[in-house]
Order: sequence, then structure tokens, then C-alpha cells
Amino acid sequence: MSGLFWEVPKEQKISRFNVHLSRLILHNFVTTGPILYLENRLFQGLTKSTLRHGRGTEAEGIPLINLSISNSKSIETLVGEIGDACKNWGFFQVINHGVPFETREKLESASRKFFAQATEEKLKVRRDEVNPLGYYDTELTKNVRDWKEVFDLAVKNPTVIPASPEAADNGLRELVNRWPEYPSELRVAYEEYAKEMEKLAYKLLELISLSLGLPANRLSGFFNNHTSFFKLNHYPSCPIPNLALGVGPHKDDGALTILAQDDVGGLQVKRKTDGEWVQVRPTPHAYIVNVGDIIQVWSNDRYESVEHRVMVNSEKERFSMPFFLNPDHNVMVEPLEELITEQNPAKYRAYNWGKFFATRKRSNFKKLGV
Ligand SMILES: O=C(O)CCC(=O)C(=O)O
Ligand SMILES: [Fe+2]
Repeated sequence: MSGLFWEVPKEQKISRFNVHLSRLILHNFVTTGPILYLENRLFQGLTKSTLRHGRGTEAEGIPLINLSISNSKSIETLVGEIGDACKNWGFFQVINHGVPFETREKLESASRKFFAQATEEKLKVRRDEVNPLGYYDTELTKNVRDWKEVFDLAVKNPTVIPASPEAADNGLRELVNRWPEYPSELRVAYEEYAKEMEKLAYKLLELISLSLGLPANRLSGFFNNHTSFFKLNHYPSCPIPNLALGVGPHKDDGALTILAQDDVGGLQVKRKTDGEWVQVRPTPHAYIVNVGDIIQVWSNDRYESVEHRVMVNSEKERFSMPFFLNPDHNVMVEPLEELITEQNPAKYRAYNWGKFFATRKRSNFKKLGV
């Protein structure tokens, strides 16, 4: 922790006055713990990294892949593009994905209506210890509070997960979605959209399997009773964007994430070649896809789950909707045997997805010392 400010360029040092002012402003927005929020940002070094890297480089973006096959584009070409993107970036955008625009638009509009309500209305569908699904504005990424509010949903209703993280406990529990009274169209809009996300996720899984030299359906058996999740995210505009992150740097722990973002921008990906934060520029109607920790393990590190974060904007609020594709709770996640050789031994030992999920700890898979 000490020496935090040594590496911050002089002109960007934060004055005591600014910090004081920021605390006051934050106090008006955040319902609890504003001081803790800022102090965490300052002392965990995230602020340092935000300042040093500024708003991220615009130069080269993640690959944009057209999913439609035609006379001029074969399935082999498409599979090659997916494989390259997974290997070099862990992130890509897709167009011609088959998700009807109206289905997405209906949910985006319902999401805006939901978040525009007074806090007390949203708190009526607040998540609690019994049911983790619902509304909250207190998400932590690596113990630092994110500048956003969220409505969490399960994809399968109900979704079955272990009752506790304890290995000896075989009990299961069902997670059930909560629905707000307003807007009344949210439920139908979500259920239609979730079906489209499942279809797209399976299509992407097949392409990824093929790109690893495996049969198209090699991974589908892990998802019969999948534990996929969905978030409606709202990032309010932030008066002091340099002191806050919408989501701190993290990796996604599921198999695959499919994200819809609006036209504001703010998502940044850590480029594998040089560790630079790169903007994911909003592309109308496109989806952003990233490989999660599970595909990293299945592929035995051929594909890596890549760090990303969300910057906040001083003027504009931002909305996004990630779909997290997760396997069945009883799946043991381990490198696929076809991808293990004497020269390339397993880099991970098996872990139970459901138990991992129940502990809700990120990036916690067990790397062997090889
Ligand atoms: O809102 C975004 O752009 C990304 C959010 C994200 O990375 C996450 O929820 O895991
Ligand atoms: Fe993420």
C-alpha cells in the first residue's frame, strides 16, 4: 500500500481538497459507505491504475466477427476467426448473430424504466440472504464497491445450485426470479431475450469446440440444467469519474459471457500482448463475447479468460446486459482429456462448479504448480 502515489504522474495527483469534495458528492449518491468506497479506491491502487492508464487506448479494438456463413465465407473461415479471437484476445464482438433487434430493444427499454424509478420502489425487489436474485446497488469487485446498480436474474427458473459451499453437504436449493410490479412488461421481455441468449450461447459454444479441434457438440452435455445468470446493469453518470470504476478489474468465472452494451461505452479489456487497457467501442446491434475461467480450464490455457473493467462517465449514464453462460451445478470442471498430452499436461485440477458458484468467489480455480 505504501508509496501509492509515487507512480502517479505529478499533474494527476489528487489534492486533499478534491478528495474532500468528491466525498461530499459521493455522499449524495451512494446510500451507504461513501467514504469507505473512496478510501478503498485510493488505497487499493485502482485509482493509481485508472490515472496512469487514463481512459484506455483507442488504437486497436477487439475483433469484430460476422457470424453468418455465405458463399464467400465458409464455416472453416468462421471457426478460424473465432479461434484466433479466443487465443489472441479472449474477447470479440459478433454481428449477424440472429438475435432479433426488437427482442433486445424491448428489454433495454424495460430496464431503463425499472432503474428510473425511485430507490424505494426498486428496493421492493431487493435481493437478500435467502434469495440472491433481485435488485442491489452495493456490488463489490475484489472488495471495492462498484459505481452501479444491478438487477440479477436466473436464466432457468428455477435454477438449482448447492445449498452450501461445504463439500459434505449434498443439499440443493432453487433460485427463483423476483419480478417488480413496474414495468409490467419486464418479465416477458426478459424471458424472450433469455431464450435468444441461450440459442446464441450454444452456437458460440459449438464454434469454440470446433476451433479447439473437437466435435461441435463436445461441450453441450455440460449445460443440460445450466446455472446461467443475467444482469441488468445501470451505471449512473459519476461527477468524479477518475475516482470510481463502474466495475473494477476482474475476469468472468463462468464459461462464456455475452454482453449487450448501449452506445455510451466504458468497457475496457486488458490487451494480452502488452497489458494495455483497450476500449470496446460500441457497435450498434453487436454483442461482445468473452471467454470465462471455465473455458480457460477446459482448453487447458489455450484460451484465457481476460481481465476487463468498466469506466464511468461524468455526463452520461450507461446501461448494459451481460448473459453469463454457466454449466450444471454438478459439473466437475477440468481440462478436456483430448487437449492433454505428455508435452502439455493438465494445468488445473478438477473443481465442482456448483460448490465454486455457491462460494461466489471469483478467479478461485486451483492452478497446479506446473
Ligand atoms: O457492463 C459491462 O460492460 C461489463 C460488466 C461486466 O464485466 C460484468 O458484469 O462481469
Ligand atoms: Fe465481467
